[in-house]
Amino acid sequence: MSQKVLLNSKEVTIILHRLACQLIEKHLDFSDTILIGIQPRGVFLAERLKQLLENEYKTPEISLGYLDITFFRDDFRRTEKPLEANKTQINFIVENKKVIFIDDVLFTGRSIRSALTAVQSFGRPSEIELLVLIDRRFSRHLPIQPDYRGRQVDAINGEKVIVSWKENDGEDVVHLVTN
Ligand SMILES: O=P(O)(O)OC[C@H]1O[C@H](OP(=O)(O)OP(=O)(O)O)[C@H](O)[C@@H]1O
Ligand SMILES: O=c1cc[nH]c(=O)[nH]1
Repeated sequence: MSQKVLLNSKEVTIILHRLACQLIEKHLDFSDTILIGIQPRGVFLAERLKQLLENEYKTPEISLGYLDITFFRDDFRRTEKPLEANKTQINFIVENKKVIFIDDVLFTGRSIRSALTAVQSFGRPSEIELLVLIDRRFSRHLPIQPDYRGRQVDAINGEKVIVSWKENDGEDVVHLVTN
């Protein structure tokens, strides 16, 4: 196995600031907007962006929820080992709100397809956008694209992009791992 650094900590920080500014450009004071981190790894990115927006860019407090998609995946019945769900926590009204899904990597698009189904239980948002740190190009199985992306990456089958976060993994870094 070999691994190459795609983004180091400084680059991740710069990208997070850019994404925060792009969100402000569109959503201004976030009064009608809520962030939803896709469990498990989208939550780290969503929490970072919320902190950055509120602490550095002085937005009002932004609503943030977590959405688990485990049992909404189209392949969940194919898995042999028992599945473990993560927490879904959406403590506010989604009806007529602008929702921004946040995830670390966009690959086939199947996770986001599942999230689109899962969020329906919480109401009908006025719109849903997608923000990802890494957009793997030429890999989609579904017509799903990000509205905000940190970095577009070309990776081939057999390679995997791994996003690590300081609070969970000790360092902010994005690797391309080859088996
Ligand atoms: O566009 P897709 O093909 O759905 O891939 C994107 C998903 O892949 C990763 O999760 P993964 O499926 O590896 O699950 P995990 O984070 O629970 O390990 C990542 O965190 C995204 O949610
Ligand atoms: O490269 C990939 C593909 C899917 N999910 C990831 O986290 N990385």
